[in-house]
Amino acid sequence: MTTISDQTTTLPADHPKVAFGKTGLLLVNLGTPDAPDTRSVRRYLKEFLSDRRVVEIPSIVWQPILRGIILNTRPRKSAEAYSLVWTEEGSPLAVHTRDQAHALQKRLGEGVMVDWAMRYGNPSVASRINRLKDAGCERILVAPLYPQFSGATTASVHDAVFDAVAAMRWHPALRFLPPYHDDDAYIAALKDSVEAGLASLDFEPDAIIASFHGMPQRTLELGDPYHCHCQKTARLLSEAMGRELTIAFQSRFGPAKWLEPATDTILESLPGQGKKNVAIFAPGFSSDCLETCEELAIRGEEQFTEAGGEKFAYIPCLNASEGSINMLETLIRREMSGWI
Ligand SMILES: C=CC1=C(C)c2cc3[nH]c(cc4nc(cc5[nH]c(cc1n2)c(C)c5CCC(=O)O)C(CCC(=O)O)=C4C)c(C)c3C=C
Ligand SMILES: [Fe+2]
Ligand SMILES: [Fe+2]
Repeated sequence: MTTISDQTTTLPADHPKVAFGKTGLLLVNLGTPDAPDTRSVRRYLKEFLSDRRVVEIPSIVWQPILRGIILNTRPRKSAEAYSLVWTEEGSPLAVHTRDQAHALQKRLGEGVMVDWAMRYGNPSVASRINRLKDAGCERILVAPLYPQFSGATTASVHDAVFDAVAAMRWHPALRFLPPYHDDDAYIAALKDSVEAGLASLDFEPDAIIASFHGMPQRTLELGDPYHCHCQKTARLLSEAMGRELTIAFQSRFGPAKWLEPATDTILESLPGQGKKNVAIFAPGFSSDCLETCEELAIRGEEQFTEAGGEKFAYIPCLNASEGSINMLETLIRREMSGWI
C-alpha cells in the first residue's frame, strides 16, 4: 500500500494531502496602490479609509463623505505624488518590505518560511497567511512593521489576520510581534542610521527633527498608546545620541485636530528662530514610502526653504539596511523562541 507519513503515524494513500511541520514569518506593512494612477489609488484608498480602525466615524456618516467627496478628489492628487516616488520595481513601501523579507529569509534559513503582505492592497494578508499554511506552516509569527502600536496600524493588522483564519478549518498557531518602540535593538539601529546620515552631511544641522506619522488627537484621549510610544522612542534615541531631537507629527488627514506639533508647522517656523539648517528623519516608518519620499523629502524641503531655510537633509528610513535586518532578526528570533 502507498502511504504518506508524518513524524508519528503512517496514513492511508486516500488520506487528503497535508503539508506540515514548518514555521512561517509574515512581515506586514500598511499597503500601497498597485500603480501610481488615479484608478489604482482610488481602489487602495477606498479599502484603507473604509477601515473602521483608521477612520473612527460611524459608517453612516463617513461612507457618504468618503465615496461622495474624498474618492472623487484625493486619488488624482495622490496619484501625482505617487508618480514622483515610484520606482522601476514598484512602490517604495512594497519594494523595501519585499527586500526586508528576502534579507530575513537568508538570515533565518530554511527552517523558517518568510513572506510579506500589505494590510491594504496587494499582496493581501489573507492570501499570504493561506499560502504559508498551505505550504505546511503550523506556526506563524506575524510581524506588523510598526515600532509604535496604534489601533489604526498594528491592531488593524491583527484584525486582518483574525479575519483570514476565521475562514480556515485548521488554524496555524499564531504569534504577533509586539511593538518595539523602546527596544534596545531598535533604538541602537536608529542611532547608527541617524548618526551615519548626519556624518554624511556637508553641514551641521541647527535642529534634528524626528517626524512621526500623525494620528487624530482623539485617539490619544481614547487610550491609544501611539503618542506615548512615539514620545518614548524620541526620548530614548535622544539620550542614546546625546543630542536634542525635535519631535513632530506629519501627514494630517481631515479637519479634526491631530497630534501636535505638526511637521510642516515646525519646518516653517524654524528659519524664523534662526535655525536655517535642518536634518529630518522618520523613525516610525520601517520603510521609506510616499509619506517620507514625497511629503518629507520633497514637500518638506520646499516648505522649509520657502520659509527662509537654507540647508535641508532627509535621512532615509531603516529599510533593508544591514542594521535594520540585524535589529529585525533579533526581535524575530526572540519572539520565535521555542519554535526555532
Ligand atoms: C507609520 C504609521 C502610520 C500611522 C499611525 C498612520 C495613521 C493614519 N494614516 C491615515 C491616512 C493616510 N495615510 C496614508 C499613507 C501612509 N500611512 C502610513 C503609515 C501610517 N498611517 C504609510 C506607511 C503610508 C504610505 C503608503 C504608501 O503607499 O507609501 C495615506 C495615503 C496617501 C495619501 O493619499 O496621501 C492616507 C490617506 C490616517 C487617517 C491615519 C490614522 C487615523
Ligand atoms: Fe497613514
Ligand atoms: Fe501624506
